[in-house]
Amino acid sequence: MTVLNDSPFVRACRGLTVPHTPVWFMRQAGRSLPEYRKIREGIGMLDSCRRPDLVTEITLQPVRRHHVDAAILFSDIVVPIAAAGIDLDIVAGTGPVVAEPLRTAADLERLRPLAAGDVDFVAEAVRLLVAELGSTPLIGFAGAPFTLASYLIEGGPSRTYLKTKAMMYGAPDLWNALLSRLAQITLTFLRVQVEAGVSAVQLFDSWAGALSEADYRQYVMPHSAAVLRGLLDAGVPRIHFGVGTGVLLEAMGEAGADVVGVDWRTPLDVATKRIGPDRAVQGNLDPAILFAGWDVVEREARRVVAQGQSAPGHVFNLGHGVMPETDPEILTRLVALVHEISAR
Ligand SMILES: Cc1c2[nH]c(c1CCC(=O)O)Cc1[nH]c(c(CCC(=O)O)c1C)Cc1[nH]c(c(CCC(=O)O)c1C)Cc1[nH]c(c(C)c1CCC(=O)O)C2
Repeated sequence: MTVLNDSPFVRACRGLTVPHTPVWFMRQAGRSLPEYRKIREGIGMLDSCRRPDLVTEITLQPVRRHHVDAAILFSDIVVPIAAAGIDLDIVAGTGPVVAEPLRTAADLERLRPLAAGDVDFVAEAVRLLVAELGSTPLIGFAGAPFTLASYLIEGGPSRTYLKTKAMMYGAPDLWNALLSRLAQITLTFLRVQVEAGVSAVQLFDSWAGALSEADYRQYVMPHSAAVLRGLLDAGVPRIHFGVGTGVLLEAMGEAGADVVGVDWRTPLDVATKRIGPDRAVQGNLDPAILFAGWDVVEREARRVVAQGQSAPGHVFNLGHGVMPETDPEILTRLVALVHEISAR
C-alpha cells in the first residue's frame, strides 16, 4: 500500500494541519476538457473504463492542467455491476441504462457476487496511475447501494425514484436482499482499489437526498455502513457524498465516514454543526457559480474557504460534479486561488 499520508489532501481528510486547503473537483476527469473529448472519440464510455492505458491518461489530464491536490480514478459507478453480470450501457447525455431492470426476487439472481478478478482492469489502472502520479494522491470510488439500486430498479436515471421507493417500502425483504448484494459488490470494488494503491476512497450516494432521515436510517444506512465498516482496516480516509443531503449529513457521517461531502445547499459551517467535530468536510461551491464571471467565483470561493475553517479538516470541491460546459481555465484559476487564500 502506498497511502500518501503526508499529502495535504490526506492530511485534511484526517483533520491534520495543512500548508493550504487541498482542492479537487468531482467529475474533473471528463467532458469539460478538450483533450478528454479527443481521446474518447469513437470509444464507448464502458469500453474506455476497461482500458488501463486510457484510464491512466484521462485520470492524469486534470492533474496536469489544473494542479489539483488529488486525482480521481476515471471509471463509473456502474462498472462493478456490469462486471457482476448486469447488461447495461452508459448512454451519452443520459447516463446508465439497464437492459432489464431488477424488480423481482428472480431478477436478483442476475446480480452475481463480485470477485476481485472481475475488475482486474481497475487494479491495473490504479497501479499504473500510482506510479505516474508521484506525490499526488489517487482517490478510488464506488456508488453506494441506494444509488446503484436506483439505476437497477428504475432501469435508468429517474426524477421521482417511484419504483425504487415502491420496492423499499413495499417489499423490504427483497429490498434488503438487493442492497446487501450491492454492498458486497461495492466493498469488493473499493478493496481492489485500496489494495492496488489508492490513498482515499469516496462512496457516492448521489441520490440518497430523495429520502427522509428516518427512511435513510432504516432502509439505506445499514448497507452503506457495512461498506464503510469493511474499509476500517484499509488505512485510507473514507469520503461519503450525496446531493441534496442537508437533512442526512449527520447520519451519513455516522455511517462511518471520515469526511462528509456537502452539496452547495448547506453552508460548511452549518454542515459541521450537524456532522460533529470529529469528521472533516468536503465541498461545496455550486458548479453553476463557475458560469457567473470571475468576480463572483472569487467571492464565493473565499466564502467557502472561510466557512470550511469551522470544520476540523476541509477539502475544497464543488457541491456536485463539473458541468460539461465549464470553461477549464476557470477551474485552473480556482485551484490557484484556493491555494493562495488558504496558505498558512
Ligand atoms: C451518479 C453517478 C454516475 N457516475 C458517477 C456518479 C456519482 C457522481 C455524481 O453524483 O455525479 C461517478 C463518476 N462517473 C465518472 C467519474 C469519473 C471521475 C471523475 O472525473 O469524477 C465518476 C466519479 C465518469 C463519467 N460518467 C459518465 C460520463 C460521461 C460519459 C460520456 O460522455 O460518454 C463520465 C465522464 C456517464 C454517467 N454516469 C452516471 C451519470 C449520471 C452519467 C452522466 C450522463 C451524462 O450526462 O452524460 C452515473
